[in-house]
Amino acid sequence: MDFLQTILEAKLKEVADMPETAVTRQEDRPSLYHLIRENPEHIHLIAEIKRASPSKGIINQEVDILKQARDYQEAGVSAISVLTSETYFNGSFTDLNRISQVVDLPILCKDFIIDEKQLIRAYNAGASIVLLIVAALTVQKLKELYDKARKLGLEVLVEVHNEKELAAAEALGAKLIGVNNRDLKTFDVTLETSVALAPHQSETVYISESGFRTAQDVRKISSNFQAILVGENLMKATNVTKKALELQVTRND
Ligand SMILES: O=C(O)c1ccccc1NCC(=O)[C@H](O)[C@H](O)COP(=O)(O)O
Repeated sequence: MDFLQTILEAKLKEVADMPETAVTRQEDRPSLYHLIRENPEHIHLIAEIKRASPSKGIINQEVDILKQARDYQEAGVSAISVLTSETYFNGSFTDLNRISQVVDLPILCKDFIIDEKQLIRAYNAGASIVLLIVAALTVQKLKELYDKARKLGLEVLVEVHNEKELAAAEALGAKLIGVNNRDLKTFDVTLETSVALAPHQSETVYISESGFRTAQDVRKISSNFQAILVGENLMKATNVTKKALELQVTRND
């Protein structure tokens, strides 16, 4: 069984045990879509809180997540991504909630979402964006969860890995589309995935995810993408602020 199937089975059990929750949160966060559209002069950075991963094991288990989130905000990142999956990533909704109390930025709940209960949990914990992975959902389920998330007032980052999934995300009318450079089966990461897809719809914000280490990497995708999502490299950086500043490449650099 491949990784996606394994984690989706785990999520099915997790969701079955998750109590139904009412929507309790009211507060608003800025829109990532508008923030990026209104500031086209540089590549935007979505900086991730990532203690561990299936491909790398422990990345930074000792991290002070609140300091890391504040450092990201001070470095001018456009959003913070929080992995909430305990399995493989050592994340949690508690992490998300604690971070939401110390930063004003848009916050992405990065999880394997298959059910509305997870959307409400993410929203109540303080997320303003949720991730929906095309490869993890049927077309019908993707649309159902997309519509429910939008009704809650959440932005949705629709994640794709290839042309077919990109077409599905665009057909859905997704405003934020992420191209993940990591193959979910092999865990191989190549920026060529983003380069080859070269997405170009004018009203859409395209975000290239995974595998960025240097400003030079960012320049490889900067003609078709408005933002990048970075985890490991920021979590391992000796100077987080410096690394975050380096990755926010100006378009004319
Ligand atoms: O990071 C993994 O090993 C991983 C494996 C399987 C599914 C998802 C995975 N990561 C989630 C992400 O999408 C990344 O955390 C995110 O794009 C940042 O990637 P990176 O900068 O390479 O840490």
